[in-house]
Parts: sequence; C-alpha cells; structure tokens
Amino acid sequence: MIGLDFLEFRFLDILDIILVSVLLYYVYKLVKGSAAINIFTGIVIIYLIWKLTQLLKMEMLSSVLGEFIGVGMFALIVVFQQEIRKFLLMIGSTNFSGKNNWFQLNFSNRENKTQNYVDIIVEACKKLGTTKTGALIVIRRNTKLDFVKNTGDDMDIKVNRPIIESIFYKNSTLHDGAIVIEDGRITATRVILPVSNDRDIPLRFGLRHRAAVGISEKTDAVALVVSEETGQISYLKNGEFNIFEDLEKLIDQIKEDLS
Ligand SMILES: Nc1ncnc2c1ncn2[C@@H]1O[C@H](COP(=O)(O)OP(=O)(O)OP(=O)(O)O)[C@@H](O)[C@H]1O
Repeated sequence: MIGLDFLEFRFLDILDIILVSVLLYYVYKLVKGSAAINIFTGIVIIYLIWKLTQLLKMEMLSSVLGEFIGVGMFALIVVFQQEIRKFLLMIGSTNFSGKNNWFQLNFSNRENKTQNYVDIIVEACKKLGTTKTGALIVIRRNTKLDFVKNTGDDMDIKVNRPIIESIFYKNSTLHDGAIVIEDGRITATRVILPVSNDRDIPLRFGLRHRAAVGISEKTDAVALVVSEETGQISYLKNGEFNIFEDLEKLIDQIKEDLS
C-alpha cells in the first residue's frame, strides 16, 4: 500500500512538473521578443530567491519577498494585460476536436485534400513572386482564428490559383492585409494580423513579414509571405522563418505541418 502511494505521489509530481513546464513555455512564447520578457525573467528570479529563502528558513527576507510577490501580483495583471489577454485567447480558441486530433479517423482523405490545396497556394505564391506582388497568407492548423478573421471580411471560396492571385493584385480592393485559409477554403480576406515585437527579425523585413511572424507565434497557424520588394517567399511557423531549398521542399514541409 505504502509503495503504491509512493508511486502515485511520484507520478503526480512528474505530471505537476510537466504542466508547470508547459505553462512556463507558453508564457515565455507569449512574452518572447517583447519588453515583457525582461519583467518575466525578473519575476522568475525573485520567485526562485523567495522559494530559496523559505527553504533556508530566512524568515525576514522570505516575508519581505512574500509581501512583494503578493502585491506584485496585482501590478502584474496591469503590466501583462495584453499578454494575459493573448494567453486566454490562445487557450480559449484551441480547437481540441480539430485537425490534429488523434481520434479523428479520416486521415487519408484529408491528406489528399491537403496535397491539392498546398500545391495551389505555393504555385500562386510563385506567380505572385515573379510579378513582385506582395502577399500574406495564413493557414490554420488547430487554433481557431476567429479573433483575427473578425478584423477582415468573411469569405468562403475553395482555394484556387487565379483567386489567390487576383486577391493580391495591387489594384484589387481585397489586396490589403492577409487572407486566411482553413481546410482548403479561403475564409477571410483583408485580415489585420498581430504584429510581432521580436527584435531579432532582420530590419529588411517590414510589417507584412512582422505580421506573419506575429500570427505564427501567437497561434499554431503557419503563414506564407511574398515580399513586394524581392518577390521572395517566406514560410513562418512558431514565430520563426523556416528555410527551404526549393518550392518542392516547401510544399512537402507545409503538407507535413498540416497533416
Ligand atoms: N498587421 C498586418 N496585418 C495584415 N497585413 C499587414 C499588416 N501589416 C502590413 N500588412 C500588409 O502588408 C502591406 C505592406 O505593408 P508595409 O508597406 O508596411 O510593409 P512592407 O515594408 O512592404 O513589408 P514587407 O517588407 O514585410 O513585405 C500592407 O499594405 C498590408 O497589406
């Protein structure tokens, strides 16, 4: 009996540590690249010192730090207002019954559908690149994108090359902002995306690229950008630029990420 209790306790401990790690990872992902990262690091350090003083039974210092952390919690809500909002949004809009659900059985069917529309999207980007037409395409994975779709116009068109090309055509009324693609359908146009504050993004990239980084770091969506200046295609995932050798490799990469 004692042995079992011990085992159960250890299992919960491990689970506890994993959950805290996941939580810290997501908080880090949210504040990464913004000024908030310094505040976040400061808090983690103060918290660790506080725990250490408790462990070493340094009563005075531990009570001072304890008070500081108690009051600090309210200050944090104010300082991290934006981040807390994004965090709740991220949790609330994760679609657990979505595409990557292990219990979903129609894999093969969906894979085929993904095959087709990814080819079309990349072909369209290639064409847009040759004419130096800027484009910004967000492809949904699990996280619902309603909060960004609301900033643009609703649409429901099956992905096809001429449509994508004509949306981003400079004289088109729809060319501004991003388009959102869900399950092979364009579901929104003229969408305004959250712009990333990441200071590591090279200066040659402008707002369009920053917006693509922003949506891919705040949600699990992936994004494609065609640069207006160079015609170059960039692929963003998890807030980072993904390097690819050629368009074939890019297509394979996107298909893998969407499957
Ligand atoms: N936050 C955003 N959400 C969606 N689209 C955006 C956003 N910011 C910019 N864009 C799109 O990018 C276009 C170009 O913007 P801007 O001229 O500021 O960037 P840029 O310097 O050309 O960007 P890049 O060099 O990254 O292509 C805008 O007209 C708009 O269509």
